[in-house]
Amino acid sequence: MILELRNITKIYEEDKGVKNFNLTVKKGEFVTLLGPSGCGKTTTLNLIGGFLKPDQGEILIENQKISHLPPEQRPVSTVFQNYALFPHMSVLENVAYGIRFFKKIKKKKALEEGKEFVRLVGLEGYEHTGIGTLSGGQQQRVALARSIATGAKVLLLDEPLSNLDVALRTRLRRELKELQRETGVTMIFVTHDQGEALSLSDRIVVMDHGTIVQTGTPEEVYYHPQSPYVANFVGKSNQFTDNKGRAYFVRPEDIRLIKNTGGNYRIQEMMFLGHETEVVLDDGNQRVEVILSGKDSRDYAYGDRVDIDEPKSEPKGTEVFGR
Ligand SMILES: Nc1ncnc2c1ncn2[C@@H]1O[C@H](COP(=O)(O)OP(=O)(O)OP(=O)(O)O)[C@@H](O)[C@H]1O
Repeated sequence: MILELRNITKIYEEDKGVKNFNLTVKKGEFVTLLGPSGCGKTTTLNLIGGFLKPDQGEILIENQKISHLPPEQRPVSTVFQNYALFPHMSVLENVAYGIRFFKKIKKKKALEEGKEFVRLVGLEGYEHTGIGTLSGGQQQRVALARSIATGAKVLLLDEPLSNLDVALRTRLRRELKELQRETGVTMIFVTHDQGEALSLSDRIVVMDHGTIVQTGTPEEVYYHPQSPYVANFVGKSNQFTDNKGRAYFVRPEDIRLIKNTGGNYRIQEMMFLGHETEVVLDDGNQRVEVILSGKDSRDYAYGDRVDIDEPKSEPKGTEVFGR
């Protein structure tokens, strides 16, 4: 186990903060803390990074307690949202700076050691390039190289993609995943974006009001949410009631439409997105969200009357999904 958080609590005023947080992270794992604004993601990262002290609990790295250590003595490194690179320095100088700062060695030696990390992130040949001329993806690589070069065993990433436009964000997301696979470095990533969490993570920790509400692989969290909160925060879902009065949830993409001029539902909205179409139905009592493939959606139009076919698997407990 590379990182362990044992029953960590940090409460600010008005009972806000993080409560009884337990998490173990394996070496090389990509773990995402996912939740809405204010649920305690940044607080958790700051506790691991040493910028905050827990009221109670222990943080361990490779079985060593680190809660008493200041940030610079912890084998973790934070990658900031804007990467915090030095614009007047070259790629290699930026990476070497991290090494010098943490290992307290001479500049020449740090520059020599830095080359290996520049290579590691696939920027060989860019050693002497200025930061300003690099693409967003390359800058992300430099920031990660600088963090890894410090000898950090765990990288902490606080919404590093959140200030970017959609296209760049998607590209950098892919790059980050690739880089993590190549380097095998352990990452704790914070986001409120479920798409980011689902696509990047080995494991997702879903948070609400300072507590963990579910931990699992992206597939587990998506297909087996353990509460309506998770069902609605990670992806969308429709709530139905079975004939025994129990609630169950079905994902919009698991519902099929059946054309029927006397059908119970009317199509109230259709939003064509190319590869898929988001459809909203209404039967006078309830809105139901459905996702059709772009192809299937050609058979339907705004105002059509339809019935729905949703998976009627046997409900277990109170919440059940169609798969
Ligand atoms: N220094 C502080 N003093 C008092 N309350 C704080 C402090 N820092 C955070 N909080 C509160 O603690 C809760 C958790 O904050 P935190 O920043 O960890 O959440 P978050 O999930 O990272 O949110 P965001 O995505 O908006 O950054 C919030 O309700 C916040 O208002």
